[in-house]
Amino acid sequence: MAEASRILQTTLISTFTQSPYQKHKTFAYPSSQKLIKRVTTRCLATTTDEETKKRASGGFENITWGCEMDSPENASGLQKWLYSSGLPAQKMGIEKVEVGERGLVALTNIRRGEKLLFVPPSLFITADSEWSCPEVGDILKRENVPDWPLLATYLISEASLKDSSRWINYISALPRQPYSLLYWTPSELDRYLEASQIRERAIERINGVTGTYNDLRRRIFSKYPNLFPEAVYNMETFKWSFGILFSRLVRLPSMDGRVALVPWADMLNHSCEVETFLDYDRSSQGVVFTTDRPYQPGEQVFISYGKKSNGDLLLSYGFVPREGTNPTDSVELSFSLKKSDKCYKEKLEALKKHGLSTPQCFPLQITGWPLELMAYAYLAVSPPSLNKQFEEMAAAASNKTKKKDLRYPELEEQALQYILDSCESSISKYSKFLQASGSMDLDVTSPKQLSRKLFLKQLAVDLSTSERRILYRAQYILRRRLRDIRSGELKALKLFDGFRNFFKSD
Ligand SMILES: C[S@@+](CC[C@H](N)C(=O)[O-])C[C@H]1O[C@@H](n2cnc3c(N)ncnc32)[C@H](O)[C@@H]1O
Repeated sequence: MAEASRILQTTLISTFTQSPYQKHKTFAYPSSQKLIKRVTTRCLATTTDEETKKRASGGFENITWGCEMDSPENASGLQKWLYSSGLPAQKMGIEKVEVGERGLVALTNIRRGEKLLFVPPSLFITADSEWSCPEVGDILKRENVPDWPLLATYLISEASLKDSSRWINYISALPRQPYSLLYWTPSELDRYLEASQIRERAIERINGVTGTYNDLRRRIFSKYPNLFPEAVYNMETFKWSFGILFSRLVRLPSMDGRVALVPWADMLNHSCEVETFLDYDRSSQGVVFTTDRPYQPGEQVFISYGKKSNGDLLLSYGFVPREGTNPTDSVELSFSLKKSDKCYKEKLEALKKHGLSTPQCFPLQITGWPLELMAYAYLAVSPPSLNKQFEEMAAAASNKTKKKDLRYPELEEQALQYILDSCESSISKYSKFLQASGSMDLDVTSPKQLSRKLFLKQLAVDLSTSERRILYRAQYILRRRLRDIRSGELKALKLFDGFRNFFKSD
């Protein structure tokens, strides 16, 4: 969980733009159609009459897997199955909890520094897991489908096989609708996240998932319709499986960064106040974490999903931590070059050369802003006479150079004012949204819709409040620095005038 979004950036997003299958454009069709017939009968043997009917009518949007997060039966079924499948005795049990609906709770006293879990590799789902329908897995592997789309397809394949899959108990205990932003409609994103850059990130991610699904469908699923019926492999089911991956996949540093779904371990909820991560432990040969505090029986045990901002947590996991509790919170702020800038073209070229653009986002934290942002601001406010420095400024604004701490005292005031302007314009967007949210018409037609909209609105209000808080802090620091610079200039001016008058009176 700790690194899910980064992994997606590196292994999945790239596949949307430069197709992952380019190297293997020509499909190795099975030599005989008979093979497809044989495997189809076997792989879809467990499909129910109801599903067959649904498929025939094209009504596949109703297929759902998993359960409501507050359903205790599925969780206890999972626990029983895990114990019978090699999970050693645990000091924690799955229970309903205040934070995260279901979570792992201490059953006995747990000491600080104790290793817990010990989930053996036979219970992980990885890109190498055995497929209950091996023919489906073989096709995906032959086409070199990367880990994320492969795992998303694996989950769907196993879920569709129901009792014939060894993962039935795990899948039945997964949330029916993971709480990630993948499930927000475009109008919900526009309405509730209008002030935050997370809206753009969510749109990018949704487009990424849609692109991956379309790519798989075009290159693989449409060529083997019997193995990949659209009733099972469709946009809705991919949204579900990617939602599960975003909120539960773990990167295991001690297994060369391999990604895995780790049943049981993925019942642990996140706390910004703990600093302990899941990893593979060679000595015990299982996934563990080491507690960084003691727990008493009945207390919920937490891990960290990584040093993420509230926006990142909302994006992948669908929750926002309580205000002020996330020390690694940050807000993305967008900066642009002025189109009216005489050197617009030259500056843009310098930025492009270093992989940057206009607008460009930088993260602000409660403790300050990155040196790269200051370099970008210097570039944005530089006069034409400094054109020889554009290159150096753009390089420092990217994170590709060691020399980041540029000093241009003559530009400092303008650069700080430039950052302050962007900060204040963003604050006013947040304030407008937060003010309007009190009287927002939710436009609903049923109680279920109402509770969903209220839930989303609350998440958006929490996110906007925490992001605006960081911006207020930045605004305060910027205003103070500008005041100091200006009062320093004023003092120097007064001193100069004093000298002038002194010499005059002579
Ligand atoms: C890896 S799962 C953890 C187990 C999950 N609670 C369950 O019942 O399946 C991650 C999901 O748990 C929930 N979650 C985790 N930490 C949370 C927190 N601090 N506050 C609210 N929800 C949390 C979110 O729904 C998130 O998508």
